[in-house]
Amino acid sequence: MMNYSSGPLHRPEPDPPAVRAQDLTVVRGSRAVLRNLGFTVPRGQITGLLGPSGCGKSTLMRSIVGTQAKVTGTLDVLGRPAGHPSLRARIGYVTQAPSVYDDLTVRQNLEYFAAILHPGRAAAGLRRESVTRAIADVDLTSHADALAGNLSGGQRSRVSLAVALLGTPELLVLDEPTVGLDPVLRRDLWQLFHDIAAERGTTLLVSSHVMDEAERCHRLLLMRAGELLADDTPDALRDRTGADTVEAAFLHLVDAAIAAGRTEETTS
Ligand SMILES: Nc1ncnc2c1ncn2[C@@H]1O[C@H](COP(=O)(O)OP(=O)(O)OP(=O)(O)O)[C@@H](O)[C@H]1O
Repeated sequence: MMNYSSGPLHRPEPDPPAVRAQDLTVVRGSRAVLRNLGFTVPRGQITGLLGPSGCGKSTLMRSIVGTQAKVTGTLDVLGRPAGHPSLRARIGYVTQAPSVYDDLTVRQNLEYFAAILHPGRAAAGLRRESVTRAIADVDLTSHADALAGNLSGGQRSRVSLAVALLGTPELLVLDEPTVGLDPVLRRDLWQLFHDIAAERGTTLLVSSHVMDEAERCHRLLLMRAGELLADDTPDALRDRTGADTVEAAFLHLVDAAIAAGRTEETTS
């Protein structure tokens, strides 16, 4: 008997990219703070979103997780329009300010959010397991019973990250997760990001304004003043610009953009 569910005409559709943006524009106040961005974020990799303070990184992240108003153009996330209710459980988002309850311990914070994700008595075992795993993931097991309010800034950001890891999201959006961390913690956190991508196939979109962190990403989106300067791998960026570091490549691209702007101005 023929099996009509397999064969060359019935190949499964490839997964859509984690993020696909086309002509993406965002207005805040009376100003377009993101202008006509077009890019894709592949799945299962770490994409770094880099650029100077105020260039629009947080606005782009907020658009992707569906919390930003006045977004126009196309913005698809995991194959759905950004902000679609079905995406809520599939995305983890960590904002710049740690969102934890200071009067609860680390474990209680995690238990609180786990109860929202996996409610009901039947899920008690799953909740316990996911809380313990998330605390271990961010290396806070020895602080599990400390009040969040008594932790350092870096430790509190790691509690926020643990909350985002609770639901094993397909896409993890992290807004400047390493700000204020010492070099050892920064290195450990980047190792954790790589483990999460490699072992779970999670896509990570990580913003930073520290250019040396760019070297740790599989791909980069380089931004400046609301525009995308490059969407490439660190190696390709260095090759293309003849620079030794991503930072030098970024500066080269900024100079080229300024020169192109001047040319347009003088020829128009
Ligand atoms: N509520 C607002 N109304 C008008 N403009 C705003 C508003 N919030 C932010 N902006 C502007 O939007 C631009 C992008 O801000 P955004 O926070 O996305 O930048 P960022 O790259 O994440 O910066 P940082 O690294 O400092 O967090 C900035 O120029 C900022 O001044």
